[in-house]
Amino acid sequence: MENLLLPNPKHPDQPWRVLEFYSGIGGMRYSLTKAGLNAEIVQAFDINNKANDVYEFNFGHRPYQGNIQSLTAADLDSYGAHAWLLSPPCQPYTRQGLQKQSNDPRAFSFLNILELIRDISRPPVMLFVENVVGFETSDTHSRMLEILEEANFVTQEFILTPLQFGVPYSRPRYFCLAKRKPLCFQSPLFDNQLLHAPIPLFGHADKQVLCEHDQTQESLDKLIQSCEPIERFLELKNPSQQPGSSLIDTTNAPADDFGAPEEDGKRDGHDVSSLEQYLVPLELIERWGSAMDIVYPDSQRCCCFTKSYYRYVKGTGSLLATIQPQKKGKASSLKNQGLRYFTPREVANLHSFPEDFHFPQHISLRQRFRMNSVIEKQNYVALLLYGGFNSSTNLTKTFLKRLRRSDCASVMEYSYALLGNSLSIAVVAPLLRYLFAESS
Ligand SMILES: C[S@@+](CC[C@H](N)C(=O)[O-])C[C@H]1O[C@@H](n2cnc3c(N)ncnc32)[C@H](O)[C@@H]1O
Repeated sequence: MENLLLPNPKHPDQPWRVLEFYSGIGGMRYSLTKAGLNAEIVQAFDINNKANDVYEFNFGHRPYQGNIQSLTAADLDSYGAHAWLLSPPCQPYTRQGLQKQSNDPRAFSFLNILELIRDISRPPVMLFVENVVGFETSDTHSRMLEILEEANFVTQEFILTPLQFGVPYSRPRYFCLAKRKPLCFQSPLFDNQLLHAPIPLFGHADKQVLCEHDQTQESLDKLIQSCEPIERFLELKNPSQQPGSSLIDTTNAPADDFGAPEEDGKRDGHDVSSLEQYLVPLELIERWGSAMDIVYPDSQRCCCFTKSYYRYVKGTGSLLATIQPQKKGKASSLKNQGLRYFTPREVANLHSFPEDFHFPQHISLRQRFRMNSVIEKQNYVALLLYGGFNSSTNLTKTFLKRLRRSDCASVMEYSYALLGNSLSIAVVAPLLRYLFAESS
């Protein structure tokens, strides 16, 4: 086992040291916890400051904020990490994108970090990579396998969806698990294979069982029938309940910078719980109805939520009908089905994020104002010049109300965007358990 980085045999209780690249809002970290492994994230890396705000808010640790491409072999060596978890940008490989693969600048940092494996004195012994379906046929994938083979890794690859884990959510994703020899997988039978079923994760090592999990429509229907109904993932079970408040944490929200009176007795005046903002406007139904994916509380499947959910309708995720018509789907008028967006909390639930996961509501009104549009800035200046910034004037009240409303929308948009980039913990946790098994 020369040059193989393993926990100190004299201290078998020592946790695995893990690096989390492209950490986003921490889906990998939650999966590691859910997997029940004795492992600690020694560093996380992400370039997006909003994602890092969310990560820090939930884990009390701010990821290294910078470009992963600028990391050196010496930087990586300094962490002495046993495992690397990587969920690099998927845009170079998506079907809707230009599919520039390794020539897309967004792929550079991933290739760079893989190439560094050759140069570091203590390379990791385990690797976990997540990406979109389409990655497995890319040139980046071929290069990844070449590098891993040269570095003495054995791999097992999967394309799995939460539907295979009882979650009514279709989000197929590609996963590569790699272990450095002499470490080996619990089921070596599947070495160097791409599996479409989670067979080895449940202790089956039988190729016959694998054949039973084919990819026919019949198998898919069976899978869907075994999923829980969407209802279980909803935060409001009937239209009179108020969504939104449970995901956005308001406990530490700062007082209004301008000392304006709070609306409806709500802290920070935020109206995140208004049902109205989740309803699909009629004009969108008229224009895009035929392209909408409609689901019902008793449905056992919904479509993948992308980072553009709520901003765009077509192909970005399912819409929920809150009024069940006699005939489901487009056989009945969509306008009468009370269509609404899933709330960010509900999207998080479908991604199997834990209940204690929250988006921070900590950006002060002044900071938020800085992020708002030029027109709002002009309004603000006009207000100062002509209205005076007295919180009791009607002009000020109207302005603050508008600012809060637009800000609230932007909090929602970034919540959907970050969740849409994230992963399914129900899928990743058992994969991580399988990766770390027998090595611990
Ligand atoms: C597919 S998302 C990963 C999401 C993450 N697994 C989660 O649970 O939220 C890719 C992430 O990589 C980050 N990213 C993309 N290119 C980067 C780079 N060159 N350096 C650092 N972070 C990068 C993005 O900001 C984004 O958060």
